Amino acid sequence: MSFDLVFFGGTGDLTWRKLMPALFQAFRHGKLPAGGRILAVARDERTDEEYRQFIRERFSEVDSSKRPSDEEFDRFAALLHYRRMDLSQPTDYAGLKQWLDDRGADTAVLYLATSPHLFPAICEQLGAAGLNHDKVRVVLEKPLGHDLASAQEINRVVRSVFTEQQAFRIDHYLGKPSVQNLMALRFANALFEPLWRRESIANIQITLAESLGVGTRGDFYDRTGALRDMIQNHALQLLTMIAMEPPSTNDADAIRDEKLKVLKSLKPFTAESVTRDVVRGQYRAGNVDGKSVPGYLEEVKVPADSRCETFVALRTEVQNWRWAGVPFYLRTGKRLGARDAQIVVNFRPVPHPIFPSAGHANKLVIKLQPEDGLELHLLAAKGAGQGDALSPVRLDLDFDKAFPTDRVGAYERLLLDAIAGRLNLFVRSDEQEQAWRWVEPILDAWENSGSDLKTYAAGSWGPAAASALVARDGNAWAEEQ
Ligand SMILES: NC(=O)C1=CN([C@@H]2O[C@H](COP(=O)(O)OP(=O)(O)OC[C@H]3O[C@@H](n4cnc5c(N)ncnc54)[C@H](OP(=O)(O)O)[C@@H]3O)[C@@H](O)[C@H]2O)C=CC1
Ligand SMILES: O=C1O[C@H](COP(=O)(O)O)[C@@H](O)[C@H](O)[C@H]1O
Repeated sequence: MSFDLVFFGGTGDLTWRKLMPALFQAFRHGKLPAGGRILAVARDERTDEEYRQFIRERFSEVDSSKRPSDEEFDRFAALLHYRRMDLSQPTDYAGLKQWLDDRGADTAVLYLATSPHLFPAICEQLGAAGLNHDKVRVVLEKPLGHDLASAQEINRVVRSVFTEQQAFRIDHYLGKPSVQNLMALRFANALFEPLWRRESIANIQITLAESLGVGTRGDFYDRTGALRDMIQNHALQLLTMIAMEPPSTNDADAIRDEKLKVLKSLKPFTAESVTRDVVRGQYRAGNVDGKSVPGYLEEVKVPADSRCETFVALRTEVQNWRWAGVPFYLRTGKRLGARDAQIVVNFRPVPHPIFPSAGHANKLVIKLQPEDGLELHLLAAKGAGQGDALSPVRLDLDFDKAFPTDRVGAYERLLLDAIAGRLNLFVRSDEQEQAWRWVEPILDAWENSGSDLKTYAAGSWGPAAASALVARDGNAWAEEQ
């Protein structure tokens, strides 16, 4: 199958830091279909050769195990092309169409790796140039909009030009192997499903913690904040996969229908419940990995009086038969104690304990990163005498060790799926809009009331109020248990 993959924003940070290395991995693993061309598009003038050199230099910043040798890069670089184009200029699209038509590949994947404010104009111009025929797929990078209205406007234009089957909305967390394993865990194994409900589960915690700060992206981040950057998309997508009903098939729409139902069942926020159930914070200077780091207000391109949140913790519920009354805690932040993304499913204690103060209840930890695996926490007798307390033990499954040769990174997987036309791991417009609908009352409450922005030291686990939020229900975050 021949394909053309076009990156609008071909010189941008996302393209050289994430997309090109992911494509190179697919190429190295022999997974990239033969007969492909990769075209980068941006506004400055460059030759193909200059662009290849640009990517070669950027690859030196990639993790060493993922860096190509010179010989590998030369073979990969033969696929790379560059074209100058101003995406805001309608006249620039005819040349692109010609470039694609001259070859007539089986599939053209057009990846919008640019600022979302350009998306409507790009889609309209693609339509006007006839670049919306059935061999074309469009990939839309997050964030899709800034709020519900802007997301709806982008989706309106996308739908007026492309069918839903042609629109691939990226949430790169869905491409992480551990997230796909979550689907397998729940729907390919009979073991957990009978327990996956309010009768057996006490609470669920989703933590997406980063030790990095905002780096050089301070201006983007300050317009965005943690709620829009991580909760509206990644954290809510994980929540839907944990809470959804079993889909009737593995088809994209069967899965997305179930995820949408979860989003619609989330307890809506009011101004009052935002004050009670949402904590926002901003990091101050502190220590991360033994190094002192500046506070958010000292970061490059961040206004000195910014009230942008770099941390959010919230409590919600999925209001349906399966989950009624079970707290779902979501938490994300920059400059936290570790880079650690995980979902913790805390089970209820046994109804009638016969062992002396066994203490811990069972817990399943779905580890997304840095490791990718599962931990099942159990209690065992350890050969102790009768009357002795039991010991906590854990079954530890490391997917990198279990499948050493088959691991595929998130962007690699999603790019290959977009080329192959598989939509399962992409987000449908109604899901995305429902997620915005749910977070908007939080944004409104913050704007209207200017409610408390707490601070936390870089390298900590966020403001104390986040621990109090969970402690109110008699629970604790995983690292406090
Ligand atoms: N960087 C990341 O890790 C992530 C980024 N994203 C999202 O991806 C998008 C891109 O981010 P990022 O790569 O960081 O941004 P950059 O600012 O680094 O890159 C933007 C790219 O778009 C090009 N561009 C801008 N305007 C035009 C235009 N009118 N015509 C043609 N090309 C244009 C720029 O090239 P030039 O100016 O030379 O024309 C450049 O190649 C953003 O929406 C971001 O939020 C999402 C997840 C992660
Ligand atoms: O989408 C985003 O994700 C990254 C975190 O991704 P990860 O795969 O490294 O966990 C985050 O740093 C960035 O701010 C956000 O836009």
